[in-house]
Amino acid sequence: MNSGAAANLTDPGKTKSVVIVGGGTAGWMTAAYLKAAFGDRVDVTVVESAQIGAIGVGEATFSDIRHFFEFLRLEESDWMPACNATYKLGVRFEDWREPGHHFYHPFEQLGSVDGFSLSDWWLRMPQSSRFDRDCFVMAALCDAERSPRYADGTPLAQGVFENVGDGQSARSNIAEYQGAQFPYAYHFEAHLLAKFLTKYGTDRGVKHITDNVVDVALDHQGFVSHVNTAENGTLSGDLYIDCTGFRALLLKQALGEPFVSFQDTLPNNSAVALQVPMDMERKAIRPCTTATAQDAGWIWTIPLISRIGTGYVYADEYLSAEEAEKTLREFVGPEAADVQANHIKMRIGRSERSWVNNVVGIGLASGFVEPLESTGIFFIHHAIEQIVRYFPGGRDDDVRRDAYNRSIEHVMEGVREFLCLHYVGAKRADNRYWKDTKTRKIPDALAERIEIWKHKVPDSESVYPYYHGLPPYSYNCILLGAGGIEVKHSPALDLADPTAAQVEFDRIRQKADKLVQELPSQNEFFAAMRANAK
Ligand SMILES: Cc1cc2nc3c(=O)[nH]c(=O)nc-3n(C[C@H](O)[C@H](O)[C@H](O)COP(=O)(O)OP(=O)(O)OC[C@H]3O[C@@H](n4cnc5c(N)ncnc54)[C@H](O)[C@@H]3O)c2cc1C
Ligand SMILES: N[C@H](Cc1c[nH]c2cc(Cl)ccc12)C(=O)O
Repeated sequence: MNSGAAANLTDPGKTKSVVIVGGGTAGWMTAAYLKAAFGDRVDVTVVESAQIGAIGVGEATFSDIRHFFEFLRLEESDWMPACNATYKLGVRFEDWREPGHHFYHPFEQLGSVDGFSLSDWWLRMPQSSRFDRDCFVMAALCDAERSPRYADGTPLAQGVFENVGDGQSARSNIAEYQGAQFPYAYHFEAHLLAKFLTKYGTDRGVKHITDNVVDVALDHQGFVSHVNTAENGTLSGDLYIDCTGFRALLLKQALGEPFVSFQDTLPNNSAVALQVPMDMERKAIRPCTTATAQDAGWIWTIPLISRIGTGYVYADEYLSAEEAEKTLREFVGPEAADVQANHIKMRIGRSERSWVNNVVGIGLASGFVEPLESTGIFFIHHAIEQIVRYFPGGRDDDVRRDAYNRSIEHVMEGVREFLCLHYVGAKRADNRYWKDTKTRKIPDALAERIEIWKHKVPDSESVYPYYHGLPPYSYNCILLGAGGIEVKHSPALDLADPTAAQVEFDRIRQKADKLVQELPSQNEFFAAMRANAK
């Protein structure tokens, strides 16, 4: 245990001590990363409650998560089997435009021809009614349920894999990475990742205490001096990381930092989740997260090894918890009959500042938006990279604190805009919930951007201007996939020669056809992995 309140951050030669309160995905990702970054030069303690459970519903990620594992020098074969992980090539949106329609937000950069985005060309000369199929190879791979790796483990070539770490070379991170779009992300069980990282962290010296923090003590400057546990006395450190989930025990409860609610623009504030056992030898493991629109929100379907993570995200203003659970059970079918439902109230928005005095909130304690684009673990990963970058030197760290807080605010506000686009941009308007999505307040800047996008598809000049994880092509996918906002092509394209664009559309179709033939299904891929492991 790390006791004594000595603040040694200004003393360069000394070990810095970090107390992480909360041992969910955020707590253990942070602990593991700090050890990978600073080794024995930082003293890390994680205290987690045995009584207060962590969130774990079967999560989907951004492709950027590979930088996290690379930083920890972990290969897929080290962690994927332990976390029931599968591959994700994108998000499949079902019924957002109209019943029976689907489109993808894939991990694939949108091409350009003669200086115009392929989406602009597509508006001028659509090859079919499917923007995603015409412009991205990945859409066909998702429809055909292909794996991003060949049966022998070779990855789908995208010109980016050569940058994947060899285990020794310099490690990359999200903000620095400027390469091509990585072609896949993962689905996994976040609580299993936390468990995996518990071993990773404790093997590298993280102190692990299972106990409840019952009190947070502040000094005369409003800095945390120590926390009291029920059975292990006091814990103190130079820096406290609040990973206590929606409770935000340190940041909100002890320091009273205000919360900026996003509820006015993103009303979905509840979820009911099921973990459904599934014989994946008989059921296809779709290589994408599915978000199926419902009467008062949407249902996620996340295929894992031997189970499906599913849940209904809804606004309690429109639907009761009982109705949501009933709809979800009907949606899943008899496999869910014996599975207990997990009802979750979600705090949607962000802490006004995530770093206050010597407390940094990471994970749900800092902020959260509904999981429509799988941003929760991305927020954690981004925050961890930023806290390492702006790691405090002492108490007079206002410049670093402000820079950190700005970057967290930008990520959350940018993602808020992106999510709002899904609702205001969905053609669906068949009941009160979906009608309200067309008249509800959206951020002013987004409203202005949408006016621009009606005449010029989103590009780096017209999307949210600060780093928030999402590239301009992602906005094109939602705008042209969800179909509720009419977008016109650039008039210049009526004058331009379309030959090169046609060649590009043909190339995409041919490449998609070839890969669908060559690549195994996810089921075949994981069966081969299992056979090789024996
Ligand atoms: C419905 C839903 C769906 C989601 N889907 C996705 C997704 O698809 N993709 C994605 O990236 N993210 C998703 N997320 C978010 C993701 O699950 C979380 O970001 C992630 O699990 C991190 O949670 P956390 O560690 O911040 O908090 P929690 O998991 O809530 O952990 C809190 C920890 O704090 C501890 N604790 C609390 N109080 C005390 C105390 N007094 N003393 C000691 N310990 C304490 C608890 O024991 C626990 O260990 C989803 C979240 C929800 C709610
Ligand atoms: N940083 C990006 C964000 C991104 C790019 N394409 C997608 C698709 C989906 Cl479904 C989620 C996020 C992104 C990354 O993860 O590579």
